[in-house]
Amino acid sequence: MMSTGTFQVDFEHLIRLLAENLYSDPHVAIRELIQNASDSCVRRIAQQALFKPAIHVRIEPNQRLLIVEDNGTGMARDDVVRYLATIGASQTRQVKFSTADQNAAQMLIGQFGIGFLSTFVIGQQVTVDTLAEGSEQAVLWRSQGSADYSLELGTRQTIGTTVTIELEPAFYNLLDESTLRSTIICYADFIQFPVYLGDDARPINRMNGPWHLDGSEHEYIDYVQHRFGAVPLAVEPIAIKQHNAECSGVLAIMPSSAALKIHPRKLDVFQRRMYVCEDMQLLPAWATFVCGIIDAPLLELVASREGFMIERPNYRALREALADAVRSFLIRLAQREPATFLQVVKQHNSGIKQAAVNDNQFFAAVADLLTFESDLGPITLTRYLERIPVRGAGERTIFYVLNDLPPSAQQRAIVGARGVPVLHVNLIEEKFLKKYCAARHGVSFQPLTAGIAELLEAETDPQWRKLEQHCEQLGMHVYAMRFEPSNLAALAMRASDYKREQVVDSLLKGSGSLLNFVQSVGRKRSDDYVLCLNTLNPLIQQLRDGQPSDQRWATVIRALWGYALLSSGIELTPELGEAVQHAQMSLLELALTQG
Ligand SMILES: Nc1ncnc2c1ncn2[C@@H]1O[C@H](COP(=O)(O)OP(=O)(O)OP(=O)(O)O)[C@@H](O)[C@H]1O
Repeated sequence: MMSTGTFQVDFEHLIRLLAENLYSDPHVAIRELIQNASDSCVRRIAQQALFKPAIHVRIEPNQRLLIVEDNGTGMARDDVVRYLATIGASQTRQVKFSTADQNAAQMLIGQFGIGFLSTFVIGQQVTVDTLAEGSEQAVLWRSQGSADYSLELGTRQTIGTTVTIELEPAFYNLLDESTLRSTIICYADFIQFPVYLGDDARPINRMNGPWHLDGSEHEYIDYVQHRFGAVPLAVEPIAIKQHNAECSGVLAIMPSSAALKIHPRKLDVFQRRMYVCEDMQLLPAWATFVCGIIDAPLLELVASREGFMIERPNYRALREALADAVRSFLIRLAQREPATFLQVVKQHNSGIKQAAVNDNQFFAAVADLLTFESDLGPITLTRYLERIPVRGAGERTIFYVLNDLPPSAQQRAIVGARGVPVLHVNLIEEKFLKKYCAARHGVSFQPLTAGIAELLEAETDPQWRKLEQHCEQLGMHVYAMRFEPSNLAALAMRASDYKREQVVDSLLKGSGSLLNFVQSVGRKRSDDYVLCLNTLNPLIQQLRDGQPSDQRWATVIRALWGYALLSSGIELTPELGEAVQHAQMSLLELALTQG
């Protein structure tokens, strides 16, 4: 036998559940109340063009009351029951889709018919005193968020609605005027009707952003400062109107000061003039230093109005359109406002370079404009390339050191003697160099530690091979090389710093044994070093014909090896340290015995 049943609802529990789980931020109740007030003013304007809308927010600290009052349409008794007291019913939605007045339809915000529930997140009792046009008597609706509500005669004498919330103790902070003020400004700054707080004679909302009024650049700057608390370095008004992507607003670049409370990347998104949320995902991930304030009418809201449905085509379309807008903003700055762009680069150096690494168009526009720290101070890559020697068939190498890996005194001396400036880069800049070199024929980049081999020349005179072999007998890997400055007698390099092919390429001509060496160290531990003796150095020239059996010769060669290791800036293993110390001591002993 079949039977049917009806869901039983624990109404009070359901309301609390809905209210508390739908809204993550209790302050949204203020937004919902102002939004309802605004919608009712829009509906009244549609009927009575000359009426002057106003919304008042007040607090009664002693009675712990928060009051929002409007002079909009108000509600007749039937409306209260049918819309306010029916979860999911929305007169606003009905009007929005039925009115012939397109302007009014555009301005109406409510659609889900659940926003009023949020008042039960912050209130233990809510009363609505409302008088509608044509009603003789106001209606007073009262609810404690349970299944029952009461309806009685209200006291309102003028058309409109007064919502009074008896606050839960947890939300007494809303009785603090400045908290309330900033909450209203955050959500409702662009609501186009005046919102008055307490006895203020002036509205606390600006009612319009510069994009609503076709504002000047100064007005955009002023608004960004008002909202984000600091003067932006640059602003760009945006007005996107595409098939399924629309938005108006402003993009901005804020100073990077640590004292600034806001994150340099922030996007405040409004819809129909009401703030919805901060949504960084709408900005391209590479634009880490770009902020914005936008109104995006086509994005689809989630029911709590705390975010958008990100899988929808409109969301994706707007994200793409915004990426284009950010790109043109940055390119315009770089090309048309060099002084401002310089400021931006100074303050967001890594951010700009990261943007360029990630975005080809932006890269192409700024690759030759951006400066890098170098031994010569800030320098563009174009200037750098002009300064460095050209090898072979027009090849040039950009030498750089990573910030945390400073070059040794030896390496500096060698590049200095060749007049080659060294760039000081971070990891992002290293990626930038990679991209830069990939796009330019004959230009390569080398970290100084590994690339120094390119500046040494293998010694071709066979006499030097003998020196190398003699050193080999002492257990040292030594190569006779020619390099400036000539007063630098010896140079120690970590074998693993070499890229084998490059070393082989540049040195093979002069020293076949180097190839063997490189191949052998490739299999050894990373603390294998090669000692390069400078054949231009008079002391080394003196040592050329020595024999390992000559005690003095061997001591000097070992001491040179120790000296080269010490000044190479390499962190020595305990064993190496000991060997170096021993070599130095032997030299001193030798000096004393000779004396
Ligand atoms: N201040 C007000 N003046 C006149 N009518 C109101 C007022 N506040 C609420 N209402 C009525 O109650 C209905 C329900 O309000 P509620 O805030 O729950 O949803 P909504 O604003 O319609 O939609 P949403 O959930 O998207 O905000 C409104 O559509 C409107 O008809």
